Amino acid sequence: MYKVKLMNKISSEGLDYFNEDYEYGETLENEDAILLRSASLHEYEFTNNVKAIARAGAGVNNIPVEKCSEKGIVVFNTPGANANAVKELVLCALFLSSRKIVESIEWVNTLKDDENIGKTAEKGKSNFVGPEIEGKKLGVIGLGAIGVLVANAANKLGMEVYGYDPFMSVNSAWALSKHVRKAKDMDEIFKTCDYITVHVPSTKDTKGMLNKEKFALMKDGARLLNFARGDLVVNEDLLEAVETGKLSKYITDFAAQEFIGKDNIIVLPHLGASTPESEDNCARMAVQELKDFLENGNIKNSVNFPAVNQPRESKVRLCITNKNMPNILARISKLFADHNLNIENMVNRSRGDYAYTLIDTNDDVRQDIIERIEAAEGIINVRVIK
Ligand SMILES: NC(=O)C1=CN([C@@H]2O[C@H](COP(=O)(O)OP(=O)(O)OC[C@H]3O[C@@H](n4cnc5c(N)ncnc54)[C@H](O)[C@@H]3O)[C@@H](O)[C@H]2O)C=CC1
Ligand SMILES: O=C(O)C(=O)COP(=O)(O)O
Repeated sequence: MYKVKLMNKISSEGLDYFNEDYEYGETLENEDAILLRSASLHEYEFTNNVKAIARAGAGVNNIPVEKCSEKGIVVFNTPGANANAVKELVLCALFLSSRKIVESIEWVNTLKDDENIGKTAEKGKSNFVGPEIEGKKLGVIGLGAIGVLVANAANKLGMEVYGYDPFMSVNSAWALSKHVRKAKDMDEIFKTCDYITVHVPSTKDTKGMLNKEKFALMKDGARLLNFARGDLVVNEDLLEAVETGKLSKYITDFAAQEFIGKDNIIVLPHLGASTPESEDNCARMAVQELKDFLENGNIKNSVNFPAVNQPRESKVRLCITNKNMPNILARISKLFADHNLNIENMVNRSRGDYAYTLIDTNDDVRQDIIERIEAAEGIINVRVIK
């Protein structure tokens, strides 16, 4: 029986994949795996029984990934599963940033007792004029699952789109419209574009990347959308840029006290992925990743361990997380040979400082041999699946 601890509400479309071999819930203890959305695990005490974490979503900045790697905990996310939901909200935000839609709605609501509301509305509408997006320049920083969809859709809406992503994947490159222009660096986006939208993860390199110096490069009255993470922006600098009119609008999916009630700042409550379609997609993908890992040791869409998939053809499978260092495989193979155990299949892949090994055998591997493998230098943990 596998125990899966839920730390957020997860769509039943995914949870339904858990069969009678699984128990899941928010209160269970000594879990084998954790399934969550945005709940923070930074203060969480992981027991030695935790083998995997699945983030039903994209961003993993709520998870102490390095600490998990050190403990041999495989962290998964669900690439692209909520990208369309975010794209649609970003398109909405493009219009909200351009036309004074929110402000005008708020104003009309103040006319509740106005007997000549029709006339007053007509008279007041000139206060809410805003430009069309067609023909304007949009800069997309980060061309991953979301950025590509946003860039392509904005292009179809008649915008002149510039993209910047020095680490773009081959899949993203294939998916990106040929009409999207390649900015030579991020500053070109800041200097050139009327609208800027960021779609990068929050990492030590991207935190605070939208700051005073960058705002100074922007066109007067530029519009900035942030549906990626709040900490990409230095809030104090942002407030100054909005107050001076450098930015004519900031729309963000990440609430901060200092933004509340400020003119020309629109804050949404992290709604990007909150559609039934996206919640279902993420849950299905996350649960399938967890199940294949727990039941077969296969890894797909991990952010800290390599992708490994080996069909199950033997009685016993050893799943080994280890440091990426020389001689580990040789030592494991020798232990097998010394005990007359035959390896049927073996796969080893590395990723940065860590590696993952699957060893299949039809022989019974005694507990003392497992313990000797576990004790070897560089081995983090060993799991036996029968
Ligand atoms: N508002 C919401 O509800 C949601 C927010 N997000 C946020 O959006 C981010 C992006 O999501 P996806 O597009 O699905 O992820 P993704 O991993 O497909 O794309 C991220 C892209 O950013 C690029 N990148 C990384 N560092 C960069 C840098 N310094 N400069 C330029 N590009 C850089 C990567 O090369 C990659 O192509 C997530 O990490 C998450 O923080 C994601 C989903 C929902
Ligand atoms: O997938 C992401 O990175 C998100 O930000 C979505 O977060 P959520 O699952 O809606 O709490």
